[in-house]
Amino acid sequence: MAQFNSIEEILEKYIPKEELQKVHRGLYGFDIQDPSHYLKFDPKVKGLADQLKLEVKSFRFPALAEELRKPRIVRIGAIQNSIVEPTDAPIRAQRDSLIKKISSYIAVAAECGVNALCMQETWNMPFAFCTREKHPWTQFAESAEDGPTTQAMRQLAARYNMVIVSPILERDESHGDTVWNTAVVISNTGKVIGKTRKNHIPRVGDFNESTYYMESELGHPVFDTQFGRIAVNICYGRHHPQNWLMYGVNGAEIVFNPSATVDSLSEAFWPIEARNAAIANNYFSVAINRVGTENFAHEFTSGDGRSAHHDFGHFYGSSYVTAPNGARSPGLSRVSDGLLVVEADLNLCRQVKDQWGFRMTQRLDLYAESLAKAVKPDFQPQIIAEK
Ligand SMILES: NC(=O)NCCC(=O)O
Repeated sequence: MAQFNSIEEILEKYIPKEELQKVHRGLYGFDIQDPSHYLKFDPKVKGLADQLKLEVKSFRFPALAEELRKPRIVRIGAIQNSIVEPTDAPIRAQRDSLIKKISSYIAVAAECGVNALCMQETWNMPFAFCTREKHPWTQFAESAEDGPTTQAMRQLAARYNMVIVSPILERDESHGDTVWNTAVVISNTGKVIGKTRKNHIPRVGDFNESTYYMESELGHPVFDTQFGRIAVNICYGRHHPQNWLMYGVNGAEIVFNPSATVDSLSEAFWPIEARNAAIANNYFSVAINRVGTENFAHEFTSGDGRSAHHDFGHFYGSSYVTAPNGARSPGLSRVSDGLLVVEADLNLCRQVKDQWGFRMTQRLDLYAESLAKAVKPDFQPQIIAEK
């Protein structure tokens, strides 16, 4: 199928203006053409973005003014990107070209006033796990604490006073050189606050990631930053509501979902899962997907009868943010690099909790008890048949 830029663009092209407002309200929870939902940036931003061929989109989620709490306004940034060098270029050239490109995007994010930013899953390398080859891809794995990517991101975080969440392939030298799929959370002071790892590893399509790394043993950490309590649900973890739930239980206000997923597999789920998580758990969710098509020198098979091929399919971008009340921003492009900047008042999390009472009515005790029974070897599903 020929690629198209975005669903928003198609809707705008074919739906009459007066009907479009209704469609947008139904789909996004807002009239997304209302100019009050967009941020005004210095004209410098457009110049920089044009130069870099970077799509920059913004959105603003309003919240109520409270009498006893000051607004907690933060600007959340999401970057989606294609690779720079071909996948058979030297590893260092591939990685460093991506660090250079993303550093220039982070400079634009800084101009847009972004306070907390996240990139896509394993942003500094091609998504090579489809190949099942260890060599050369595991060479991209690096220390989460002081590898070259983390060092570069630490400098930028301090320079721009920005929390940066950097999802990478981690090499854990202290534990037998183990490889992990990790997100490093870097404070706006430039210090590494900590790291979190992918909890659920896909075994679907060409996502052969279980060949490379295991499920996280770090639980569901939430990082208390100057710009809100942040958690990271890495890619395939978004299919597991209990994963999203636990970040909420631990107090997250913003949950990033750095991803790499292709149109033939998951595009129908994409607008639903992170959005639903924001609604169910009363936090902001930030879904970020890789963009572009990546080709690999050695062909690989998918175990589905198709002949061997050299690419994974199209990573369809479409990154977006959902507010705790279910309203969502328009998405970034399906085909080009982009930066989404969303202004949010974190007070909205509590306001929606109070309005809907989802946390209060959650019945965690009921599910803790039921699940404790369900994981026992002698468990029998509670099915009642007609007698
Ligand atoms: N990277 C990753 O976990 N992808 C799995 C496919 C999907 O979740 O859509």
